[in-house]
Amino acid sequence: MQGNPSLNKAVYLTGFMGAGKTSVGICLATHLALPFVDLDARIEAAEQCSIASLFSAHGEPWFRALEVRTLQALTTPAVVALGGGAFIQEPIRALIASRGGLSVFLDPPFSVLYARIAGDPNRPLSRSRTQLETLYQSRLPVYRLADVVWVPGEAETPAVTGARLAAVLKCCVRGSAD
Ligand SMILES: Nc1ncnc2c1ncn2[C@@H]1O[C@H](COP(=O)(O)OP(=O)(O)O)[C@@H](O)[C@H]1O
Ligand SMILES: O=C(O)C1=C[C@@H](OP(=O)(O)O)[C@@H](O)[C@H](O)C1
Ligand SMILES: [Mg+2]
Repeated sequence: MQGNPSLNKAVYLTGFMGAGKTSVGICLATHLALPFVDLDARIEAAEQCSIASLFSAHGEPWFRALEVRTLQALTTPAVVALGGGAFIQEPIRALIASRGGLSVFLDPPFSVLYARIAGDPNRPLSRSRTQLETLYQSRLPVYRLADVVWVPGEAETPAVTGARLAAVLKCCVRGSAD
């Protein structure tokens, strides 16, 4: 099948912390010829404050409401790397669906996620392995509501994951540009 040069829809990457939403998203956007937006980075720039500091200053419910407002304000089609908890919120899933966006769940195994995020002070929800695995398991059924579930190959770089995912999306997504 001939690949299309681009998609005519926004792509929203979801998945747990460390799944590669940010690093794969940058590469994916290049291949899809779309701008890249990282929702956390957008929030940090607007608030002039780190995500970790926003969590400690205002609490998680405040941050979740800000995620919704920030995504609502983002109207240009793009590859959007969501934060790991954003897609768990029903209003965010509804917003993506109402825009005809394509949600993609990046789904490496928990052991890989944990190795990437363990001890990272920039992720305020980083706690013990047991606590993180409990949170991961509780979110899995919601991540699986995404339109596409993508399991990156073992030992793949973000660039390779982004290129492979882009090729499949360009070929297989209905509504792609000709
Ligand atoms: N194949 C891969 N895919 C995604 N991330 C990878 C991969 N290999 C190594 N990494 C590293 O794992 C981390 C993933 O973090 P990030 O992209 O910030 O994930 P997320 O935004 O989902 O939390 C980065 O440091 C990245 O360089
Ligand atoms: O899983 C979560 O609830 C969070 C994930 C983080 O994003 P990443 O998934 O990009 O680390 C960030 O939005 C915030 O720390 C909360
Ligand atoms: Mg990220």
